[in-house]
Order: sequence, then C-alpha cells, then structure tokens
Amino acid sequence: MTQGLLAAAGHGQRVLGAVLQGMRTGLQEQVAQSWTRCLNDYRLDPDAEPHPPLLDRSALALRCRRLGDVIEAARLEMSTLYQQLADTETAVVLTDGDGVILHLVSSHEFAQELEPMGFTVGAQWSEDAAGTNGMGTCAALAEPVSVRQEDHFFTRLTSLTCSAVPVHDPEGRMVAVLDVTSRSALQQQHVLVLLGMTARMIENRLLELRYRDSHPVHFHTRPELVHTLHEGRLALDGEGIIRAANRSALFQLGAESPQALCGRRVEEVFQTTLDDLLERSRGASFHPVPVYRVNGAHRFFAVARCPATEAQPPRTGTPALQARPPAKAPSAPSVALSDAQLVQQLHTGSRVLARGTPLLLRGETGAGKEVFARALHERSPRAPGAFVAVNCASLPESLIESELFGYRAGAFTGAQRNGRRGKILQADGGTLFLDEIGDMPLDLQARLLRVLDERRVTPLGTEETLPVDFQLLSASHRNLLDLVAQGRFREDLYYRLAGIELHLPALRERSDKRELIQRILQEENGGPVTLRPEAEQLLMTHRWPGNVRQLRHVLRAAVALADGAPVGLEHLPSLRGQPAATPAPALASPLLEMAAAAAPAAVAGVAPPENPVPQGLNLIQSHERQVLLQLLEQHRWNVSNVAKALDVSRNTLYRKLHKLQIAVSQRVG
Ligand SMILES: Nc1ncnc2c1ncn2[C@@H]1O[C@H](COP(=O)(O)OP(=O)(O)OP(=O)(O)O)[C@@H](O)[C@H]1O
Repeated sequence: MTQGLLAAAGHGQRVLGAVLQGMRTGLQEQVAQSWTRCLNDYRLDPDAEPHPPLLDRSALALRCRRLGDVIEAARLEMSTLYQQLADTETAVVLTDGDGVILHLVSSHEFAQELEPMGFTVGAQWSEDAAGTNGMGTCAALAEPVSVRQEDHFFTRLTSLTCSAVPVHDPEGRMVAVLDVTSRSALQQQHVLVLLGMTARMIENRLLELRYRDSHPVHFHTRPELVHTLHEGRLALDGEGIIRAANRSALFQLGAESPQALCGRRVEEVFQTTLDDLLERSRGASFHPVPVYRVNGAHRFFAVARCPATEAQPPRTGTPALQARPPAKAPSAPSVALSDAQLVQQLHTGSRVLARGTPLLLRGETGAGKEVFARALHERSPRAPGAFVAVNCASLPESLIESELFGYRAGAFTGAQRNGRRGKILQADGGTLFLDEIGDMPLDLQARLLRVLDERRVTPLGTEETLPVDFQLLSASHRNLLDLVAQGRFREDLYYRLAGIELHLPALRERSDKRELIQRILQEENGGPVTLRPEAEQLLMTHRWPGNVRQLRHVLRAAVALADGAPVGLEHLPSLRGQPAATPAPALASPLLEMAAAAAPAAVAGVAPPENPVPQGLNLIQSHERQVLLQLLEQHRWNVSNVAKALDVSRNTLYRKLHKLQIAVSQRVG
C-alpha cells in the first residue's frame, strides 16, 4: 500500500520534472509533448482523479448515428481483432474524432474493471479531459501512438497500456480512432501492426459502403495483389469521374490527399476510360488487366465493376456491358470447400434452395457461414441476382431497421439526403443472407415476418409498400430453438427461416485444413509462401476457437511479420504456447496459455476442475483456478515466483487470484 502511494507520488513528480525541468530521459517525444500540452494548455494535475465527461444518451445517440457507417464497418473487424489478441484483459475500442467512446469489445470482467476509471461507451477520452492516453493523444495528433503504463499523464491510469491508430474516411478526414487498451505492456509493436491493418480494412469497407452506387476500380502494380488488403481502390461515378480513393491508391498514384485525385476523370490518371476498363475487365472474366499511367509507361493491373447496388447495369454503351457480370469473379478471394462433409452440405443445400425452401445455417463463429451462403447463392437459380448480406450482430440495434427496410429522405435526423434503399430491396431478384439472425430484436423479427409473408416492404417514413422477391438464407452460431424457449426469438419466424437447417463443421473438424492454410497464405501474400514444417504443424494442430476467420487473421499477421521470409513459429506469436486441438479441452484462456508456456506439465497434468468449484466461476475460470493452484504448490506459494513464471506482474497475479477466489495469505507459512 505504502509502496503504491510512493509510486503514485513518484509519477506526478516525474511528469512535472519532464515538463518543467526538461528531464525527459527515456521518454518518447510524442509523450513528452503531450504531457506539456496537458500541463501548460489544459492545466491538468497529474495526481488529480477527474473522470472523463460522460455524454447523455441523446448526445451519444446523435454521435453514433453520424458515424453509423463507420461503426458498421468497424464492428466485425474489432471483434476479429479482439479474438486475435486472445487476452481477456484487453479491450478494443472505437472513438470518434473527439475521443468519445462509441463501441467497445472486451470481456465482461475487464469491462467491469475499466468502468470505474470512466472507461465506458459515451465517455470522452480526449487529451484535454483524460490527459495523455492512447485514444485522446491519437485523436489530437492524427497519427499512431503507443502509450505504455507510466506514459499516461494521470497517475490513476498508469496500470494501462494503449495503442491507437487513426481511421480516415474516403475523403481523407480522420473520423475515428481505433485503440487497444490492456493491462499488459508487452508486444506493443505487434499490436500496432495489427491495429494498422484493421484500420485499413475498416477504411476499405467504409469506402465500399459510402460509394456503393459507384463503379469500384481495384488496382495494383502487381496483379496478384489486386483484391488484397494492399490494393488501390477508386470509386468512379457513371461519367468516369473519381469520387473517392483509398490510402493505397493515393500512395501508388503519388497523390497527397484524396482531393488531389477526386473530381478528375479516370482518363486523366490512366490511359483508359471507364467504359473501356469495364469492357476489358468483363472480357477477362474480371481478372486484372494492364492499364498505364497517362504520364509514362508505369504499368498497373486493374479490374472495374458495376456498382454493387445495380441489379442490372443501366449503361447502354457496349453490348458486352449489358450482360450482368458473373455472380462470382474468379479474381475474388479463393474459397476452399473441399471437406467431404461440406461438399455434402452444399449439395443438399443447393437441392433444397432450388425448390424455394429457406435455409438456416448453423456453425461456430467464423466457420465460414457467409462464404458457404455465397457458394449456395452462386449455385442457385438466383445466381444472376445480387447476394446481399446483413450481419444482424454487427449493426447497432438502432441501425438494423433502416439498413434492412431502407428509408425515404428526411425520415430521421442523420438520414442521408436522398433516402436509402434497404438491403431487402437490394436483394430483389437475388438472395438475402441474414447472418446472426438470433441477434435481431423482437420487434424487427415481427416486421421481417410480415415481409416474408406478404413479400412487400415498407421503407421507414413512408406509407408506400413495394413488392420484393428474394431467396432467403440465414445463419446463427446459436441454437435458435433455445432462444425460442427463452422467449427471445419468435417461433413462427424460426419455422419460416428454417425450412431446413444445415450444420457447418468447425475448422478443427475439417479435413481440408491444409488446403485452406495454403490458399489463404497465398492469397494474403499475393504469391507463394514457404511455410516451415514446425509452423505448419502448429497451424494444423491448433484448436482454432475463432475458426477460419481467426486462421485468416493469424496468417495475415504472419505474412506481414515474415515480410517475405519463410513463415516460422516466430511469426505466429498469438498461437505460441496455446494448447493443441487434441487432447486439450477447447477452452480459450490466456492464463492457461501462459501457464502452458511457463510450466507445460502443470497444464498437461491438469485434472478436471475440482468438485465442487467455488460459486460464480465458469468452466474456464475453474480450469484456470486449478492450474494456478498447481503452480502455486510447485512454487511453494511464492507469488513473486509464480508471477515471474507466468511473465505477469505481481499485481496482475493478485487480481487474478482474487477473481478466482484463491486466498494466498491463508496458505503462506
Ligand atoms: N472456405 C473458405 N475459404 C477461404 N476463406 C474462408 C473460407 N471460409 C471462411 N473464410 C474466411 O473466414 C472469414 C469468416 O468467414 P465467414 O464470414 O463466412 O464466417 P461466418 O461463419 O459467417 O462468421 P460469423 O459467425 O462471425 O458471421 C471470411 O472473411 C473468409 O475470409
């Protein structure tokens, strides 16, 4: 306790010494400047304990609505990043440009630990309110920052480490900050790399969402990098004028900002026109075709397409353009579905869909339900129509309704000026895929049921009903019948969706794992990759709680970390020390993983949780408790030695012991 107070007093002194007396040894420049702003400009006191201001509900709702599409683009990627970091004492956070937390992904326990610090949705973590911190300092500088424990300005925040990167909209404005906050100060560089990649994915998705009425152009100097995270993307209007560009496009074309490109015709940039590029793309079955810069012989490879929202291309120029592009371009990410069980499911599903029966897909998260649904669509009579996917879990409740049903202009504050066609109408003539349908709020379930019965949609803010005709696929990782039993899902809707239910295998159960690994590696690298045998062995035996999505993200990070060298164990940091698929139980717990690394025997020999286990602990926690008890025994209840073996601080270990109801003092001596 006394030590804690001394450390606290020490931190405040250190801040004052750095700012007032220039004692900055070992301090990052970004941090030193931020401390100076906090003290001199915002007049903050490092030892004060103010809480960041909390917005009221309506102010927060307004901000969420303004950034509705940014949140939509970010949600799924944030969950994936969280899974990938595989640390229960970590939160992935999205703030707006003012540092107001809009969305947060973390374990329930960690969220509860953070809340008393004012770390909660609606709180404003701008630098002037919360001092030097990942989110606020990144928002202030509009550049990536890493704020480790004692880099924080306020003493009360020095147990946290944050890394944050800015997220830009297609117009080049910083609209949000993506942050990872955790107890652990390790692997900051690794976290920053992953954050940077996630921010790019969000930005690309946002460009897609905002410019879905435009013609997308995908390009790169290397054809194999088209349709990867590294590709340049432009959005062209029907006249061939550039409306938006992603970061890679700016970089490849040497433009300083989107404004340097936007408003120019595509023929001012490349030696081609929109019609020519569309026609050549189609002629090459949407494989990248060569295009040249106007000012020289610099060669790129590009693919142009019709807008995603266009059911039938309205352009009438060349006859070739009137034909609809094939439902799946060969240059889209390759899909491996050669597991015998999956092939059988695909066969069954296609037969059922051909008879107009709705299908419900069940499978663990990330198992590839959407990929499978798309494959079904492409084999169905509706293949020439659009495949429109809605993830009910990744949309805030307030947005699902307008997203599905659409709205007319001015239907609510924040609505787009021209109104918006909902996803249901976009799926007219094609397939509507409702992912995580179990997360749909009950009142919307009733509206959806009406649409399915009447085959008509009423957009928000209108009286008018519009006819619509689509094939329905839905998916859930939960058992919908359980939700029905709990009164959280309508029984009548369940029977309407589940003409037949197909169960997709988890990645660990699939026989085509090796093929998947090879394909995804090749795709992420944009060319062949050498995989060292020990790395392949680890990938093949890992238990993959996040399934194919987790595999893809692990391989994406591995390719980035290997940077052209063969992929080895050192490029798979998030998997090292984790138990293999068999015979270990499929339990995700960083503590078990750390313990496995520290003392494999303690985990290998771990007995099933003692019976009875303390009340309030779930299965994973009971296992963790058991492992810790064994480690403590091994180290004769010396907490410092156990902390060292686990490579965590004593404080972290004490918190864990407390949470797992292990009373250390009673055993000492
Ligand atoms: N067969 C496959 N071949 C290549 N990549 C795949 C395959 N299946 C899934 N993936 C990859 O895994 C990711 C997750 O797939 P998908 O979105 O279909 O999973 P899901 O089960 O619908 O996930 P959720 O439960 O979160 O909705 C995709 O982005 C895709 O890159």
